Amino acid sequence: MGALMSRFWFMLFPAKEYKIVVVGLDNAGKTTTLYKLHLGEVVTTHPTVGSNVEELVYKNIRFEMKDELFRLLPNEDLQNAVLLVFANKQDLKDAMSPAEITDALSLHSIKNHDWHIQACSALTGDGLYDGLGWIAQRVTGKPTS
Ligand SMILES: Nc1nc2c(ncn2[C@@H]2O[C@H](COP(=O)(O)OP(=O)(O)OP(=O)(O)O)[C@@H](O)[C@H]2O)c(=O)[nH]1
Ligand SMILES: [Mg+2]
Repeated sequence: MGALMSRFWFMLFPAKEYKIVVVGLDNAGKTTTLYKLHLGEVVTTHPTVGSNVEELVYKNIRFEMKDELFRLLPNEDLQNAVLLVFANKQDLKDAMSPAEITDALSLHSIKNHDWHIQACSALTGDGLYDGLGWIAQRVTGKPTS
């Protein structure tokens, strides 16, 4: 299975090496996603949720992730980076929709990077390869099937 994934990865991103930075709130599903995709050597960061007071957490969530994203994007190492947002946990009925997440993160205000939001479930794997396919198409300029 691992070999199959590696082959798939190579087909998506032939010859050249690309780096992926993964950021997300605690418990968002980053580790689950990476394991599901069998991706090794990916740098994962863990933003700290600033409050452990339940009702504040919900309000802070939008701010925390947006803050993290808008602090990262201007970094010169990420000048040519494309941004894929996984709207994870879509298997849960109360999950925020991609449209709600787009608004919450003000994705439309991002002008200097190509971005895309992908509904997914890291638990079932739904949408994960669609997301990677989008990255592959953007960085290689080739459409993927
Ligand atoms: N229902 C559902 N649960 C998920 C999904 N993805 C992750 N989870 C669950 O969410 C919890 C957190 O997942 P992790 O992958 O550990 O999250 P993380 O972003 O790596 O969390 P930190 O390392 O603490 O920042 C686990 O219990 C996962 O099983 C999903 O798509 N659907
Ligand atoms: Mg993790």
